Amino acid sequence: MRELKVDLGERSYPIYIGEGILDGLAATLAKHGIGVKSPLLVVTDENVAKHYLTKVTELLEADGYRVANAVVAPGEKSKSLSVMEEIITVALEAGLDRNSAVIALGGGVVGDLAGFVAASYMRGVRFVQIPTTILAHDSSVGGKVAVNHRLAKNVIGAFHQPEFVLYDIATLKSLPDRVVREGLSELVKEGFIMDREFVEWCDANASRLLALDSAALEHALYIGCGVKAKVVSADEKEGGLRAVLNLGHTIGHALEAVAGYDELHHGEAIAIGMVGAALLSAKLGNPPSIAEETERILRQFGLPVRIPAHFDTDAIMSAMMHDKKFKEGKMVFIVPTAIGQVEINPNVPSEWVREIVDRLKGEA
Ligand SMILES: O=C(O)C(=O)C[C@@H](O)[C@H](O)[C@H](O)COP(=O)(O)O
Ligand SMILES: [Zn+2]
Repeated sequence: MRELKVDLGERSYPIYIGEGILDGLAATLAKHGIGVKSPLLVVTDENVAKHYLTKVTELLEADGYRVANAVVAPGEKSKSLSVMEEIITVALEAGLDRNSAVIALGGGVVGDLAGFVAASYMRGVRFVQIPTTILAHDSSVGGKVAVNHRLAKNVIGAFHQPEFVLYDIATLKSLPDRVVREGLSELVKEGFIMDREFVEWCDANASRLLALDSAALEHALYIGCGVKAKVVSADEKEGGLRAVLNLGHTIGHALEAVAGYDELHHGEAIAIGMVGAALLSAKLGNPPSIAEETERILRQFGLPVRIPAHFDTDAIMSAMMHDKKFKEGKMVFIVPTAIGQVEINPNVPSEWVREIVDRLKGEA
């Protein structure tokens, strides 16, 4: 098992990464001071529940924990205030108190939703992240928890850090191909932001990653979570540096909102957004090879790199204005300046962005 640390003083927490480590969940909870006296709530989705809910419940009950569960529909649409309210009803009926903990067992949707339930329930209870997708390496670390609004993504939320993140590589082995690919999009994103060597490693090991080779996954998640931990430790609440993690998200979030959180998965929207950011970089005078290289690598992982032609440009532009990255009437973009290096550009003219969106819709 490998271990990383998110360094936030008294609120620091570990990320455990390894194969088969879910078996030690009860012991890990106890080690982190989460005892058996107050009930736990496991939040998961229907897909993950089929594979792991019984196992997790039995593991915990065997050690004396009382466990309630809330199983939501898979997909981004579950990140809503109405689903959140239903989960809070389950928590109240199960008698969760201020010493209880919420366990997020699933991908990014479950982590964000369960985390926001934990941040809000009785003004905040502890929670634990058990990511079961590759994409969730990103959402499970850093404490950004939220639900969506019809008009914009993640706009109802909080910063609420987990007690620990337990990443069992074994849970990734049954992931559908599309979910694997979208996860690799955010994983290589960590490299595009600040680790050229990792981008090169991902490029050279793409087939091992797509085949879910354990050693390759463990290495990649260790490096990816390491980038995340480093950035969050330096800037927990996104006062500055943390914004770099939003590479590809300015266009990506708008695409998800326009698609009604349905047609494009998060990692797919981010892949298209990263190509958009790289095209913008070329317009700002950086070498066009950055965009070519970004696109080549993302295509290698079977990711979309163009906006579906039926997406309306006006709708995409208007969704961008509702995003958190639209500040004081200006668009903030994370722009690559080389592979493995980005800068925060707080002043991108919206006409340029429109031009890039049209270009992304135009070419095959
Ligand atoms: O953790 C962060 O910070 C990120 O930006 C990571 C993103 O990949 C993630 O999708 C995040 O939820 C987006 O943050 P938001 O503040 O733009 O909603
Ligand atoms: Zn993301």
